[in-house]
Order: sequence, then C-alpha cells, then structure tokens
Amino acid sequence: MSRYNVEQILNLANPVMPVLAISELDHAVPLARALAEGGLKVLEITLRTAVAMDVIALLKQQVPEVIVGAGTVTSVAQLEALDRIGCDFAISPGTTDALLCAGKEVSMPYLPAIATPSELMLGLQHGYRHFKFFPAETYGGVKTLKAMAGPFADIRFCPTGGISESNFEDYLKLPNVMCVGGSWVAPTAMVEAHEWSEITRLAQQAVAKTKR
Ligand SMILES: O=C(O)C(=O)C[C@H](O)[C@H](O)COP(=O)(O)O
Repeated sequence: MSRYNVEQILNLANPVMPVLAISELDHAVPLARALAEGGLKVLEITLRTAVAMDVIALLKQQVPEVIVGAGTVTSVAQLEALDRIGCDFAISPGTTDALLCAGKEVSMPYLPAIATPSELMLGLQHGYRHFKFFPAETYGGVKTLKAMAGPFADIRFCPTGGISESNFEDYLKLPNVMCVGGSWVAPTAMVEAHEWSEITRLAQQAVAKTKR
C-alpha cells in the first residue's frame, strides 16, 4: 500500500512536481537529493529512458525523503510492474479504459491525464477526481482550467506541459490546481554537467516565489 493517497501527494508536490527523464542511473540519487534540498520532494520519473525502472527502485531504497512517482505510464503492464517495485504513485500523459480500470486495482495512487471535457467525463465515470492536464499550454492552459471549473467544480488538476518559471504562478492561483508539473527545475544540461547546487537553487526559487 502506498504511504499516501493522491490528494496528499498532490498537496505535498505543491508548488512543482519535477518531471524527470533520467538517462544515467548515477544521476538519480544526487538529482533527487538536490531537488529535495530545494524543497521539491515529490518527483515524477518518466518511463522514457531505459534505466527509469531502476531509477525508481534505487530512489525508493536510497532517498527515503522523496516520494517517488512514475510518469509516461502508457500500459497496464507498466502500471503493474511499478506496483510490484513499490513505486509511490503513477501518472500517464493521457489514459485508456484499461488503465482507468487497472488504476483502481493497484495499491498505489494512479493519476490519469486529460485534455478535454469528454476525457475528463470518462475518468469521472471510473471514479477519478484528480487528473493531470496535459499538454497544458497547448490545450488552452489557464483559460481551459477556468472553463473546466464551471461544470467540474470539485475536480482537481496537476497541469503539465509547457509550464515554466515564467507562468507557473498563474496556474497555482486557480482554485482547481493543486500543483504543476514541469521539467524546468532540472534542465538536462545541468543534470549532465552535475550542477546539483544550481538545481537546488532552481527548486528553492520556485518554492520561494509561491510563498511571497
Ligand atoms: O512524459 C510524460 O509522461 C508527460 O506527461 C510529459 C511531461 O509531463 C511533460 O513533457 C513535461 O513538460 P515540460 O515541463 O514542458 O517539459
């Protein structure tokens, strides 16, 4: 059983859930520690790299202060494999009927993504109340989320995709947004150059901005 439910995870992720595509296993621990030190403790490890599953298992073992989630979950087989290795939560960039069903059976929280009202309504039918909104900027960003708050007032979102230091605060002002997701707090060039203290600074900057 995961330590947290989806509501707690999204609350703890505020203001930003770093979206990470880690290509070298050696980067995982220092990167997670750098982000945690900066105040960002809920991480989305995308399954876009060959080592992603190993990264998740390693972080679960060695960095207990972070909450380790998986992103880019596109199949039920992946969801079940993540559950077996004790991942804390799973996120998809979209969803399918099969994933919505399987997400209710696994022991960790599953966050499906939507981009339209019809996709949202399919998720509602399956009992979901929290969604990733992806790709946020391309699908109307803040304006779309404001429109969704009319018919779907009690639904909460984690918008992701195209969000950066320059616009994340606009999203966090919305009552239906619990946190945003973004890769800007851990740029690939900084990770490759092992600039861990710079990454801590980016994380601190995001946290400080939202406390003003
Ligand atoms: O891989 C996934 O599962 C995704 O859902 C995509 C990521 O969340 C976005 O690619 C992050 O967006 P950026 O912050 O614009 O880089």
